[in-house]
Amino acid sequence: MRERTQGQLKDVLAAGAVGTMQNRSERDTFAEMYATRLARLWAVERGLAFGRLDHVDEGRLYIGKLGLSDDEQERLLIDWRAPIAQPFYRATPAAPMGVTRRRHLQTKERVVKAVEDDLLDFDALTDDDRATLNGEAALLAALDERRTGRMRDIVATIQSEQDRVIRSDLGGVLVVQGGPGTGKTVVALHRAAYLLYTHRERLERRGVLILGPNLTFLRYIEQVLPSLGETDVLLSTVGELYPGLVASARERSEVAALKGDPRMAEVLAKAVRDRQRVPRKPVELNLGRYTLTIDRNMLESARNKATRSRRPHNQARATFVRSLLNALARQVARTLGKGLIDDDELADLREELRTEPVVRAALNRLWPYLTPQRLLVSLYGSAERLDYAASALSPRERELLRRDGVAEWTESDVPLLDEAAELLGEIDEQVLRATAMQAEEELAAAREAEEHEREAELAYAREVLELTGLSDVMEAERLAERHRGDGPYLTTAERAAADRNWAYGHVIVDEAQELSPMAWRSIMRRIPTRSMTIVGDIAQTGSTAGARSWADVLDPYVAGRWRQERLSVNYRTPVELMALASRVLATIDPELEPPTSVREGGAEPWSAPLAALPELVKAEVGEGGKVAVVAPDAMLAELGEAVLGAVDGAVVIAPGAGRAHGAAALDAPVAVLGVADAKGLEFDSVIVAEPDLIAGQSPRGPSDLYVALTRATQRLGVVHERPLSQALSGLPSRSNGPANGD
Ligand SMILES: Nc1ncnc2c1ncn2[C@@H]1O[C@H](COP(=O)(O)OP(=O)(O)OP(=O)(O)O)[C@@H](O)[C@H]1O
Repeated sequence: MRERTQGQLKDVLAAGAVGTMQNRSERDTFAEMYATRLARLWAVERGLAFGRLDHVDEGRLYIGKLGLSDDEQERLLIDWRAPIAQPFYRATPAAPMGVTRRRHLQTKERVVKAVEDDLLDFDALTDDDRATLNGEAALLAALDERRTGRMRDIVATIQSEQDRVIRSDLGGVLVVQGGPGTGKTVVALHRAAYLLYTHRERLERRGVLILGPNLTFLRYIEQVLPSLGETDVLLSTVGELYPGLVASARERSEVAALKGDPRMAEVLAKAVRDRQRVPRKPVELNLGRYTLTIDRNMLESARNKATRSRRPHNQARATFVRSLLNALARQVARTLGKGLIDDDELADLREELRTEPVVRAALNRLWPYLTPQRLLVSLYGSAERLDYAASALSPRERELLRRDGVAEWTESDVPLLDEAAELLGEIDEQVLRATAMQAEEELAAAREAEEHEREAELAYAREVLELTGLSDVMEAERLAERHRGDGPYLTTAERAAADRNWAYGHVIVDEAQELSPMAWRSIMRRIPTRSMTIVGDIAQTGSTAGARSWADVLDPYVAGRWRQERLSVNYRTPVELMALASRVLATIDPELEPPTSVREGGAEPWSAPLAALPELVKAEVGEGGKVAVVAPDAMLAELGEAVLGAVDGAVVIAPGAGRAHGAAALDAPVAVLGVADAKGLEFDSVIVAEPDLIAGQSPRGPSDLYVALTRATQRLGVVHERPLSQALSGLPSRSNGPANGD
């Protein structure tokens, strides 16, 4: 099939770019279709076929990563997402769903390494069948595998409770609540693949967005969907949601919490109104031949008309300008002794005034074009502006927002930029261009005439240039070119990523407990149909602005109209490690129930002095697999250095690291990282440094510690100098060498 598809692709491309527009666009569509098919056929290599169902009615069915038929339309392989494959995941001896036997095939490359059978209907089996049964646990084999630093698909071993989540209906909001290691992330990714298969046309057109907590995490999961043959899904963090920006910097938790507070929506709305405020004194415009006056009445009337248009600030500006220019034109007519003038004359005068630099500068002061970036920079940068816009916040809170200049945008700024973009509206591209050209001329003229106190004009011209100098405009231009068909093909995911107003077909939010109310507002804007999968664990909320309950998060948007599934089995952490983590969970809330681990027989967790860390890391690396040191933020640099000195190839993830850096950390034998970056990841062996400092580093610290303690698949230890809290006391001590003689 690969060869055939490759041939078809070659033929289409060889036809060349000739003919009418329509011919060309057909050719492109075919080329795209063959290229996608080819990519899919290559992507499913690992574990192509992994199951067999002996079905009472359908006979023998092979289940695989995609569906295949031979030339006679004989089914060879059934896509795992097809309804007929469902018993592979759901059938039980109590409800066999027409299946007598389910067989798991474990393969390495193209060799079958093991088969394992689940007997579902003993009576229906022949003697021969009974003799060939073999009951190895494919699941346990998969769970025991060493970690590679990248998440893998679990298509061969999806469990029944997970399958229910994966195949849940497309519509509405589905919340998947589950403790650490219950497969929330991996299930969410399989759900994306399932939904794309089942609702291909709709979702390919609108796209699927998956939001993760940080760039390292996205790197960790990015292989899963391609390995299932699905490539056109957009993976993003909230920090990347605003086109043209990648904000990964973090800030102090109290500032982040405030910026995520829903009261910020009103602060921004007021910050915009502040820029439409009528000055107390009349504005004099010296036009040489005569002087015009903009008085309060004129301004208020123009402003009211603009506000009544109910359009966003930048678009309402046209109404404001027109109304003010009309009033000025009438004033000119009066000044020239003309009395009443007709509409044509009014229009002429208006257009004449519009080109006057003095008038333009005044208009811009009274109702400036604003970009979201500009609005925020000027708000953070001025105590006066904050006093006005943030009057509902306390003086201390206003002080938290104060910042001179913005060196880089943080994750918590992004929802605010998005909110501001909503309030401000787009600036028409043509207007921007025209204004930029004029501004350039004016800047030149103003520079020459600087001595004539034309500061206002100069400032205006600078502002406009700054405004139009934004790369977004270029982006838009490039995008438009591609749409015209003379650029390379743009996938749905790429188009969606570049368009702030894109409405997705489905949105999946992972580690959803971390998001602030302001972040939820941004996300909800992108999914007006509310077709969403929200995945998380309230007990793991580390962010101060994060969720305390799913109802708090969702009721403002879909009160009473969301459904919840729970995942209760922990596939990551062995019983011995989970017992320790559960003691910490009880300190967060004794009511919270830890998930049940499927594996036992792991090493007992241990404790050791902090000073032994470098030696212990070395010993753990010797044991094999991926090792992580999870440290309090304040000690990251210091402990990172100690570990770097001890082990070759160790990597320290600084908070807010970019995607490339995250990848390096995942590939390294040892990663030293803070809890925020360890979210959602897993390692064979984890050493948690100064657990009590982690628990004390923020109001949600105990949840952070719980997260840190549940990252290991095999081995766990803590190193400390400070005394351990009750929950962690009594751990056997380990000085050096392998744990427990393991
Ligand atoms: N059915 C399964 N078959 C094989 N492996 C599985 C299965 N379910 C989960 N796993 C594995 O268990 C581990 C934990 O899964 P995952 O990271 O999705 O959990 P999570 O609920 O998102 O955890 P956390 O809340 O801690 O981030 C992963 O290695 C995943 O591949």
